[in-house]
Amino acid sequence: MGETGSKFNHSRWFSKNHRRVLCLGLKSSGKSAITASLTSNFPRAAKPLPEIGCYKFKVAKYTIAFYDLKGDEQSKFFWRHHFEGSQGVIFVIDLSDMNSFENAKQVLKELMNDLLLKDLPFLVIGNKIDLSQRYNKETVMGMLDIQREKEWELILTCAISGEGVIDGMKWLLEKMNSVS
Ligand SMILES: Nc1nc2c(ncn2[C@@H]2O[C@H](COP(=O)(O)OP(=O)(O)OP(=O)(O)O)[C@@H](O)[C@H]2O)c(=O)[nH]1
Ligand SMILES: [Mg+2]
Repeated sequence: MGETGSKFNHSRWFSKNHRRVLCLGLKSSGKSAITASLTSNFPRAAKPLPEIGCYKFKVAKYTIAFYDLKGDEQSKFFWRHHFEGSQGVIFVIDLSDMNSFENAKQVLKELMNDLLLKDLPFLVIGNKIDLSQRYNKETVMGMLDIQREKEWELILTCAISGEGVIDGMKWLLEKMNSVS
């Protein structure tokens, strides 16, 4: 008999040093720029498959399978197909576009409550701080107004210069290690 549904045993397919991370967020928030910053800073662990948004790189002894998914309405519909087996979530918000902020907040809230993601650590990235210098961590925390028992963190980044990106990834890796 094959394994079905949520009983699928991922540990059979992924070694204990593999971590699977979802990178989600609205269109143009900077997910691919963050992915580029990470893949240029960490050694590649396999050839990327950009057509499915999958990149593999190594951080210390861990191989990260990093899913940079598109954020347009049509693509968002398929995010769920990638949820199962993931161990950490990055959610990117464009801080230079306040018109999309409430929508981003709503999408983030839904993801944090999703049955398949609700126990995972979330790294919320407030991106494009080079274009939005009036926001600091405290103000963005207040604007997000997130009540969550499970681990989450906010980090402000500029994906173009790489500021904050590695620190964020290291935080997420540490939290994934403590729950897996
Ligand atoms: N100034 C500035 N521009 C950024 C930053 N991050 C991303 N961008 C730009 O924002 C645009 C969108 O970035 P992407 O990384 O393609 O956005 P995305 O979230 O992958 O978008 P989709 O894949 O379409 O959902 C590009 O022109 C990037 O160069 C940043 O920190 N600062
Ligand atoms: Mg992209």
